[in-house]
Amino acid sequence: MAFMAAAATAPSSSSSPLQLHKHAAARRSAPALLLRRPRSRSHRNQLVCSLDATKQAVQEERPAAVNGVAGRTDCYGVFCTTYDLRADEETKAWKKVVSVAVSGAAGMISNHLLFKLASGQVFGPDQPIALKLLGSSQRSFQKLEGVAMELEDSLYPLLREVSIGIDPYEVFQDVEWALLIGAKPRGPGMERADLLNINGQIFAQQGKALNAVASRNVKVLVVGNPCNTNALICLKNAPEIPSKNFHALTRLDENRAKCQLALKASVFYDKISNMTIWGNHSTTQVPDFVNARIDGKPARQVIRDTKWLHEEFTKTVQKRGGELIQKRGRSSAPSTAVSIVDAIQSLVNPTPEGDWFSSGVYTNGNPYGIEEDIVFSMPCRSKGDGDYELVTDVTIDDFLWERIKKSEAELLAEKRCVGHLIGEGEEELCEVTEDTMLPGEQ
Ligand SMILES: NC(=O)C1=CN([C@@H]2O[C@H](COP(=O)(O)OP(=O)(O)OC[C@H]3O[C@@H](n4cnc5c(N)ncnc54)[C@H](OP(=O)(O)O)[C@@H]3O)[C@@H](O)[C@H]2O)C=CC1
Ligand SMILES: O=C([O-])CC(=O)C(=O)O
Repeated sequence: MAFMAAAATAPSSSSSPLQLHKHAAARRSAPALLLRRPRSRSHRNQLVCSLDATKQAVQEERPAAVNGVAGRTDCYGVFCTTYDLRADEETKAWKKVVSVAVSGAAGMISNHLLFKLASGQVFGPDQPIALKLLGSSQRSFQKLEGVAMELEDSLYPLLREVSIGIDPYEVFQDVEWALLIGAKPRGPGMERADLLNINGQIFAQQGKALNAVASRNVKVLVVGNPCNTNALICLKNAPEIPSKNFHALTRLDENRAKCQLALKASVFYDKISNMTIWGNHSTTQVPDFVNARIDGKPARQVIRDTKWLHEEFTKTVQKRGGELIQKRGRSSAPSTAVSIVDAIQSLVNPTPEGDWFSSGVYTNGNPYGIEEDIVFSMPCRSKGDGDYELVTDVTIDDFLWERIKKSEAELLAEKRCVGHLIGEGEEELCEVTEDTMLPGEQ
C-alpha cells in the first residue's frame, strides 16, 4: 500500500505557497511513512506514524502493497509539508476539513473534477479539503502520482491533503464523501452481463470497504457504469451506512435534457427548471417534459410540438452520450465532471423554492409506485444538509408511466444479473435486451 498524506506542524498559517514549497523540498527525502495529521492541538507538533494493523479488512480482497512492504507509504511534495491547519482554520474562519475520496482518479472525468474540488468551486471558498485518490492497480499508481503532482503545482490554498492508494480500506478511511468514478469500460466482444459482473465486483468490494472504514454518514455518488446497479451493489455491501446516502449520477442526463428544452424553446438554459430524469442511466431513461418548466410555465405550454416532445426530445436525451462518443471519439468527461459538481452542490445547498433535481436513489417507500429495492432516478429536494427528500407534487401521465415501467423492468433485470453480488442467490444467466445499453453505447 502506498500512501501520500499531509501532516500538521509548522509552517504557520502565514506561510505563502512559496514557503510551503520550500518545506516540501526539505521533506522530499523524508523516510516513507504513513503521516496522519494530529487531531488535537496538543499533538500539533507530532507526526503520527501509524500502520493501523488492527484494520479488519477482508484480506483476500485487498491488493498487494505497491512497494512490496505492507503499510509503507510514499510521500513527496507540498502535501508532505507540515503545517498548522488549525491555525489556518482559526485565522481564516475556515470550516473543518472535508475528506473526499475519488476512485478512478487518473481517468478522464477525474481529470476535470479533481481541480474543481481542489479550487473550492464545489464545497465553497471557506471549505478546506482532503482528497483521497483511489486507483485500481499497481500500474495505475504512477498515474495517480502524476495527478497528485498536477494538484501540487496548482497551489490551491484550500487543498490541505492529498493521498493516493490502491487499497480502498486505506483510502476510504473516515471519508465523508466517496465519488466512485473508476470502472472498466466495456471491451470488444464483452457482453453487458460481463460488464455488470466485472464492475459489480469493484463496487461490492468498495461497498465493503466503505462499510468498514468510512464516516458513518458518508455520502456516496456512483458514476462508474452501469451506475444505478453499481450503486445498488455498493449499498447492499455497506449495511451499516444508510442506503439513503447512496446516489447514482443522473445529473448529466438532467443537464442534457435542460439543454434540449432550452434549444427548442429558444431560451437560455437557466430558464429551465423542475427537470426530472426517471429511471436508469441508460437508453431507457425517461426525461420528463410533463413536469418540466420553462420560465416558470409548464414546458408543454411553451413547446406545443407534442410529436417533438414525445419522440425527438426523449430519444435525443437518451442517446446524447452515444452521439457525443461518435463525434468526439470518447465518452463525456468535462460535462460529466460538471454534473458531478452540480449533484454535490444540490445536496450541500438548499434547493431553490419550488424546484428540484434528479438523482438515482434507493427506492424504499417511494410515493410513485416504483418497485422497491432498486436504485432509480427520481426528483429530489434538499435542505442543504447532505440529505434529500423525494418530491411528491409531480404528475405522472400514461406516457411517462409506460416508459418508467420499461426502465424499471431493465433495472430489475440488471438486479437479477448481480444477485450473487448483493447476497440474493447464485450467478444467473443475464437477460440482455436491446434496450439495456448505456447512453454512450450504440
Ligand atoms: N453516470 C454518468 O453520467 C456517466 C458515467 N460514466 C462512466 O464513468 C466511468 C469513468 O469514465 P472515465 O473517467 O471517462 O473513464 P476512464 O477510462 O478515463 O477512467 C476510468 C478510471 O478508472 C480506473 N479504475 C478502473 N477500475 C478501478 C477500480 N477498481 N478502482 C479505482 N479505479 C479504477 C482506471 O484506472 P486504473 O485501472 O489504471 O486505476 C481509470 O483511471 C465509466 O464507467 C463511464 O462509463 C461516464 C460518463 C457519464
Ligand atoms: O456510456 C458511457 O460510458 C458514457 C455515459 O454514461 C454518458 O455519456 O452518459
